[in-house]
Order: sequence, then structure tokens, then C-alpha cells
Amino acid sequence: MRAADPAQVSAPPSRLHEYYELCKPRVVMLIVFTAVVGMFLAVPGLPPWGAFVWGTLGIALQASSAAAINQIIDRNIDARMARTCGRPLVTGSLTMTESIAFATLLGVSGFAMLWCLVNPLTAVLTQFTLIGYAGVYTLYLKRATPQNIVIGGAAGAAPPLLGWVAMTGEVHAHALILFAIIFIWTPPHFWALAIERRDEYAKVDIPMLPVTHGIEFTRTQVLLYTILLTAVTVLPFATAMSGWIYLVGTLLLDAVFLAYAVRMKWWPKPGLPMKTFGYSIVYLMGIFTLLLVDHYVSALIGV
Ligand code: HEM
Ligand SMILES: CC(C)=CCC/C(C)=C/CC/C(C)=C/COP(=O)(O)OP(=O)(O)O
Repeated sequence: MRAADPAQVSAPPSRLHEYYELCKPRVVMLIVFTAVVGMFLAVPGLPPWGAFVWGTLGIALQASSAAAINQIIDRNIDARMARTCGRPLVTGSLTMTESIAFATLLGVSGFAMLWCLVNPLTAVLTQFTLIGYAGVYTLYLKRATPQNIVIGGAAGAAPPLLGWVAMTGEVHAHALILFAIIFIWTPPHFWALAIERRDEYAKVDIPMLPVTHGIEFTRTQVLLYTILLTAVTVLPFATAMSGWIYLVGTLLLDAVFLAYAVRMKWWPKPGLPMKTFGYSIVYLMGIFTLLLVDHYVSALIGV
């Protein structure tokens, strides 16, 4: 048997992989999943396949473009934080010109796809979302106020609403509930991580809440937002948008999230904030999976 070639084992990541990383793929995948669930919930039965495919692709392209623009704007901050210093624009594996061209290509093709093959309202709202994240949050809010991620969270919360509009051409109250769930989820999602990364944000002068108001205050805010989140996640059931399957599942997920937040507040220990952050991602996937499953199972069994 031939021994592994050391040159191959330590080969640098391909350029394709670097472009892929520029899109923050794992975040974008969850964002697109929430948009897809919005599409399924918007209609009885199955969504119209043309609008579904082009809508998903268009939203994914625009979200990826927004993530790439965020890395273009933030390259100097990213270079000085351990968590982000391996990003393609920091290591030099992609140049500014390449990154700008790539982000433009994704953004323009995503917009054109949504405008021409889905509907103009979806295209315009998705474009505002891109500007909200890449422009308003990254360029301004992130550097200006500890409420940066609360206000900026509106961009991350928009995708299920965009998915809904892609299917129906209009903004429905149920779509606003989906928006509200992600909007209220964002602070505990991010501040759990920021507690752990406080010193890095302080070093680069980014006024994240644990930097400006301290870790204890941030833990209190995480707990308060998690309580509020529990209330907001009951809204799909309260408005008859979802049924019992959703309610039981969501209350279990909420109970675990609350337990994390309570432990972080009164029984903090090293590693707990990162576990809470990790759970926040499982939680959001869980909530949107429950919404989807409930939508079809309730229709099938007629409850
Ligand atoms: C303003 C809003 C948000 C902020 C400030 C934020 C912040 C962050 C940060 C800093 C990370 C990186 C953690 C790391 O590198 O270890 C992260 C990871 C993540 N976020 Fe968020 N986030 C936001 C909204 C969202 C939204 C809306 C979603 C999805 C619906 C999302 C899904 C994720 C996922 C899946 C990861 C894990 C990525 C990985 O494993 O590489 N985030 N978030
Ligand atoms: C449909 C559409 C256009 C959606 C765009 C929404 C979008 C891409 C949201 C991403 C949220 C996010 C990862 C924020 C963290 O940015 P950060 O700069 O605080 O985190 P970082 O330090 O890891 O870069």
C-alpha cells in the first residue's frame, strides 16, 4: 500500500472552497431552510414548483452575497479576531477584486432571478434585507451601538417572510409571526456567543453588549429574551396557524433553552455560553422543522 503523499494531506483548500467560505455557508443554509419553511406554510398542499425552486435559489444567492459583502467590509476586524482570522480575505486566498466581483455576481443574479421568475415584491424585499445586513448592520450598527444585533436581527429574521411572499405575492400576518420568532431568537443566539468572545470584541472596539454593559447584564438579557421567545413561539398555535404537534414540540425546545439561560444566569460555568449558542442553532432548526411537520401532518389527520 502506498503511503499518503504529505503534500496532498496538507494541500491548501481549493479556490472553490474559499469562495464557498466567503458565503458563510452554514448560516446561509439555516437561513434558506427558514425561507423554504415559509414557502411551504404559505400555501395549502405543495407550493408551485417553479416559484419554489427559483425563490429558494434567488434568496440563497442574495443571502450569500450579503455574507460576502459583510466579509469584504469587515476584513480588518476579522483579521484581528481568532474566530475569524482564517477567512479568505484575511489570509489573502481571495483578493478584494475577486470577492467584490463574486458578491456582485451573486447579488445581481439573485435579484434578477427573483424579479423575473418569482415576483417583484420578493425581489425588492430581499434586496432591502441584503442592504439591511450588509449595509445598515455591518457598516453602521455593528460599530455604533450594543443594540446592533437587535436592530440588525431584522435582516436575519426576514427570510421566512420572503419565502412566504415568494409563494403568494403578499405579506400575511402569519409570515410576520415567523419573522418575530427569529427576531426575538437572535439576541440569545448571539449574546451567548458574545459572552464567550467578549475580550475579542473589546480588542477590536466593537460595542457588543458584554463589552459595553458587562457579562452579568448580558446574561440577564439572554434570560429575558428567552422568556419572551417562549411566548412568541406559542403564537403559531394561538393563531391556529399550527396545531398540537407544533405546540408540544416547541414547548419542549423552549424548556431546554430556558434551562440553558437560567443556568447561565445563576449557575454560570466555563463552556456553558458556547453550549447555549450551539443549542440556539439546534433550537431554531427544531422550531422550523416542527412548523413544517405540523403543517402537513395536521392537514393529513385533520386536526
Ligand atoms: C444579527 C443577527 C445575527 C448575528 C449577529 C449572528 C452572529 C453569529 C456569529 C458571530 C456566528 C459565528 C460563530 C462562530 O464563528 O463560532 C454565528 C453562527 C451561526 N449563526 Fe448566527 N447570527 C445572526 C443571525 C443568524 C440567523 C438569522 C441565522 C439563521 C437563521 C443564524 C445561524 C447561524 C448558524 C447556523 C451558525 C453556525 C455557523 C457555523 O457553524 O459556522 N444566525 N452567528
Ligand atoms: C436573504 C438575505 C439577503 C439575508 C441576509 C441575512 C444574513 C446573511 C444574515 C446573517 C446573519 C449573521 C451571520 C450575522 C453575523 O454577522 P457578524 O458580522 O456579526 O458576524 P461575523 O463576526 O461572524 O462576521
